[in-house]
Amino acid sequence: MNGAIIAAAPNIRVAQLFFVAPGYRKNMSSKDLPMRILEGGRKRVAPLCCTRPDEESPDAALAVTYNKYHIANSVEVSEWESGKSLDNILENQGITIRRRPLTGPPAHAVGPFEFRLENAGNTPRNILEKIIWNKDVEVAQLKERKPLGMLAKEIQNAPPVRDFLGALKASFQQTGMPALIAEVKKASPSRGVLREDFDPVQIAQTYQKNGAACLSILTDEKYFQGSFENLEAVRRAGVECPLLCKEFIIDAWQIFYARSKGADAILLIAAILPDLDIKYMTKICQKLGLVALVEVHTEREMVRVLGIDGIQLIGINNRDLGTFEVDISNTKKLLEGERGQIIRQKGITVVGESGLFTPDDIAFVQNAGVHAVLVGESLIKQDDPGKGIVQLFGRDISS
Ligand SMILES: O=P(O)(O)OC[C@@H](O)[C@@H](O)c1c[nH]c2ccccc12
Repeated sequence: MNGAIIAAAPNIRVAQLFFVAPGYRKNMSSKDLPMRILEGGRKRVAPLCCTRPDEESPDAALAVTYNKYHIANSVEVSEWESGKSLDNILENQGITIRRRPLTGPPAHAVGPFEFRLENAGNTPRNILEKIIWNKDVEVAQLKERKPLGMLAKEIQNAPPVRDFLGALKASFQQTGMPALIAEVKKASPSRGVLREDFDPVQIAQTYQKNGAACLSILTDEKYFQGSFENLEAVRRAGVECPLLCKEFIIDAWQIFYARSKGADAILLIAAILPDLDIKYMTKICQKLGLVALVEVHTEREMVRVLGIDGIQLIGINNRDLGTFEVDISNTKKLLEGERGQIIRQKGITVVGESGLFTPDDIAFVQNAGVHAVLVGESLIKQDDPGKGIVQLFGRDISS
């Protein structure tokens, strides 16, 4: 293997990693982290890519560096530092999603036989967990095919980043209504196929023409029938609305990948990412010129995210990604009281997400305090998704 293990910090407790993702060695201990995979068999000491935030010197907090060989994800670093497993870290922040199956994948092939050893540790408890476990394997494979060094080169040739946040603010000011992030989404696990004749470029152009400030392009293939080709195609077709890459990001590598495909913004979901990941990934976004839309669904997630410096854009999802239940009063609940005050003080832009179908819904979330809305189903299902925008807002927002 072309690899080198860099010295571990002193006083490390040894913890076993239960799940071995592709690229990891079996029974790797926390002592071995951080690990740098190097190209060409050369051994080289790389700087630590992420350091723990230092409470006393916020400026030095989370010094993110990356080289063209490897990025250590902050969760790996925190596992390494604390000797705790990732799930332990997540649990402490109220995150119930387990990022990997504890007992490994359920299927075991022995010779011609396949034993399916299903147990509580390898059966996803809900759809979000299922998506994340699948994503973990998918990303590991993609990373092997395209290491960061290769991606970094591609980013140099990527089209320039557009100002996603600026476009939302300008539209909000101009129309006096929440800016629209219109979603290019073919299907979802909760609703099935939303539109059979799905032409992402044509839909994107219609959205733009009818007043969308920005677009959201689903890239998850397995559960949403989206793709990075769709993102690239919309960008290449000259659509001017800034683009959000709608993906389940669990690894910093995916942010670089999104940028290489022309994204202007990415999604970070607080239900699956611990604070340290959100901080670290936000820093990477800043370095790449992207904005992060940080999505929350519960009060606890909102409080966590408000405690993180540098967050400019928060999305409140009205849909519980674990159960699919939708309740638009969630946006109001999360913006009430002290949380709303902090948002106003910090000048954070808020997006109301999911389950918005009528002008009354738009008025409801606007009164609750949002500056933008993220809408998929109610537009994409219309014969003419452009007219869908007029119906949704109760007026033409394109001029
Ligand atoms: O189709 P709707 O109900 O208008 O929802 C759009 C968008 O909010 C939803 O697709 C979404 C919000 N957060 C997500 C995270 C991943 C996948 C999808 C989503």
